[in-house]
Amino acid sequence: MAEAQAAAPEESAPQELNGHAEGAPEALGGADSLDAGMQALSVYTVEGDTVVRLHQTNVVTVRADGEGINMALKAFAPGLQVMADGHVAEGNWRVTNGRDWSVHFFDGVSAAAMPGLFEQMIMQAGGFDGMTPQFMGAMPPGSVPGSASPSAAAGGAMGGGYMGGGSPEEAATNLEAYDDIPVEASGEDCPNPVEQFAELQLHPQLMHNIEVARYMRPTPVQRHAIPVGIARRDLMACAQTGSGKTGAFLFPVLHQIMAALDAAPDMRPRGCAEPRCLILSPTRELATQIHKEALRFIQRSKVFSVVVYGGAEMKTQINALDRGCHVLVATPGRLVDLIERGKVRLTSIAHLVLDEADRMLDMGFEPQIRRVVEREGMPPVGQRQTLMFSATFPKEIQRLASEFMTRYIFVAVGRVGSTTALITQSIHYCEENDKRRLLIELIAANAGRTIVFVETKKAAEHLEEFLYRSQIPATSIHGDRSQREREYALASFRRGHPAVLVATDVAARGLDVPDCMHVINYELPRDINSYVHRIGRTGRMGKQGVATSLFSPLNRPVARDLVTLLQEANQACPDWLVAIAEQSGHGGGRGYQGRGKFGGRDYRSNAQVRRYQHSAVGAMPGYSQGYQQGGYMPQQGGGAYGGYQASPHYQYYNQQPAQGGGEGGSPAMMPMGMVWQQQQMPPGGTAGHEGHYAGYAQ
Ligand SMILES: Nc1ncnc2c1ncn2[C@@H]1O[C@H](COP(=O)(O)OP(=O)(O)OP(=O)(O)O)[C@@H](O)[C@H]1O
Repeated sequence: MAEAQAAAPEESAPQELNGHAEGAPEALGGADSLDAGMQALSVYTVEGDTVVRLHQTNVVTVRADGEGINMALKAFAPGLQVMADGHVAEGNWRVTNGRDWSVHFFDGVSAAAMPGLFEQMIMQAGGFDGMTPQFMGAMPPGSVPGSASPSAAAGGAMGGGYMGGGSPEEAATNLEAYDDIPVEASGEDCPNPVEQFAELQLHPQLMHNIEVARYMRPTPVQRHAIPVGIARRDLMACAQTGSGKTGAFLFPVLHQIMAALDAAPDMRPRGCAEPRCLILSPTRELATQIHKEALRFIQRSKVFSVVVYGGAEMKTQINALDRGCHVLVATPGRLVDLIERGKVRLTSIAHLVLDEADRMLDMGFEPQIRRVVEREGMPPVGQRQTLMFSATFPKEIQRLASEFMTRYIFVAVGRVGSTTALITQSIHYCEENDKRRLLIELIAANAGRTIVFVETKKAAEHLEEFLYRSQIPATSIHGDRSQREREYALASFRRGHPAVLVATDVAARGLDVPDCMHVINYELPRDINSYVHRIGRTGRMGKQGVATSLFSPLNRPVARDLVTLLQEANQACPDWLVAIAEQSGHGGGRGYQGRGKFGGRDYRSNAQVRRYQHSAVGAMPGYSQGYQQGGYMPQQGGGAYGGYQASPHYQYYNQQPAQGGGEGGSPAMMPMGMVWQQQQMPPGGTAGHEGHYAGYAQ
């Protein structure tokens, strides 16, 4: 797509006439009455949409419909243009003076942030006709129907940090649901976790953007992973679905890039992108989501992000790449294509992120990943930072992943591959020919957004049609739909119209749909890891969710893994399922490391392990400052992880050794309040470990 010169949005925009929108805008207390003396900016609603308007200059109308943002541009400020870096519905906007200045303008801008953003745009562009604009500040809470806060007012993907609705305070309270999850960090010289974002001393602009996003405090995975990322260490992190992994990799990377751009002038080449950070994602929708998330946090900074993925117009993406970027979010296939066309060079990569890393490295993606990482000029292991995140991390994939990293830290929040306790899971026995009836009952019984998962594209099509015939409005997302249809389906589902989405596993990973209340496995997956990701579309960010699965005789192979998973998560496990699991022997699914194999969370048997239980108790003598202040308590396991005790270089001890869980059992947790000390690592210890790492990297 040519640089979309403020193209008319897909949805119709209000007609601007002399400062008023046609169709009698229902002013928020009256646009003009907001402040009669302050005419620079007004905010009002038109048919339920939020409109932000710069007066006097008659320049821009921003229309947020609660999901995306659509800009209807009449004529922008003298010397300024708005360009789309990608599909306009995805909010890939930047405002530029066409020379050396531009700033991202994105649908993640919260209403609260808008005035500041406009101010910056205008100031950096040299002001408007010599006029100093005045801004009215944030919209008052509740100013948009159905919203409780400015961030919620902005709605959907709009800047509210807590996108599940509700106030930031509610979000913080919901986040407490994760506080008592035990955390393990292994690997040598592991940086300490933090309690607050403020402790991280992030780049001021990033910190400001985190505040604007209303992230009040880091989630557990963020507390542990961000310090590791900032220390430029390689990291493999495993945390439950919906617990904030995206921020856990974005913040340290953006912090480093912002600091580097402050220190040295930007030499963005033209005609080809040479990103400093490459983020790989297995699906197009997830790539877009990560890019949007990045845009929220690079606002008003010098950092540029571009997203490229298959199924979308190549020309638009090439145009965006031609202007250069620091962060490139990509799906592997399209990336390889663009590298071949000479549009992307990987020689400047300082940070490589594999989101949904286990999926990225499984057999389907491994060849493309190897090519991108090993044969396209990317700086090798040790010269770049590699970060991998997922909610599941089978051992064999960990082993493979370790080839792409060195001296890495492994962080596990909760059990690797476990489901969050926030999701209530139930399994119904059902013959194939009875499933449709049951599905209708389930949808009727649970109001709210529901994703129905099936195994194949055909099944998705048929089921969508069946629901339509049954007068249940539904849409679908699967590989046979065009990218445009997929995006449209997801956007409508996010808005809640329709409230039912039929999906294949293309929607199983990473997608963050606020207020998705219910996941139904109409057809169970063969791989238990897929089950974990699928049901993780609900019960996110501390909110409760429901997952219902229809188990038919065809699903026998997954019975055993399912039983293990349900028991691990303290969920009701029907007797009939246990009986089937016992009959069917080993799980057919690849990957779930059930209780028997849980001992090796970090597959490195001799990694140094630290265990933490978040504690409100406070300071723990004998341990590092950060933990004492943050109320963390390092813990020692018993024999469950046997290997770490064998390490000659490093161990924790306490006054009374905790009981081990035995081979392969659960790690013993130290009772709260015990005093911990850290034994010094003898000289040469590190070298010993390096030798070990070098060994398995071959
Ligand atoms: N510290 C925080 N405070 C408030 N909200 C947060 C915080 N961190 C993340 N969020 C919000 O939580 C939601 C879930 O985050 P995210 O999508 O990163 O989860 P995830 O762990 O990557 O999930 P998945 O395993 O499904 O990929 C998002 O809406 C995000 O904006």
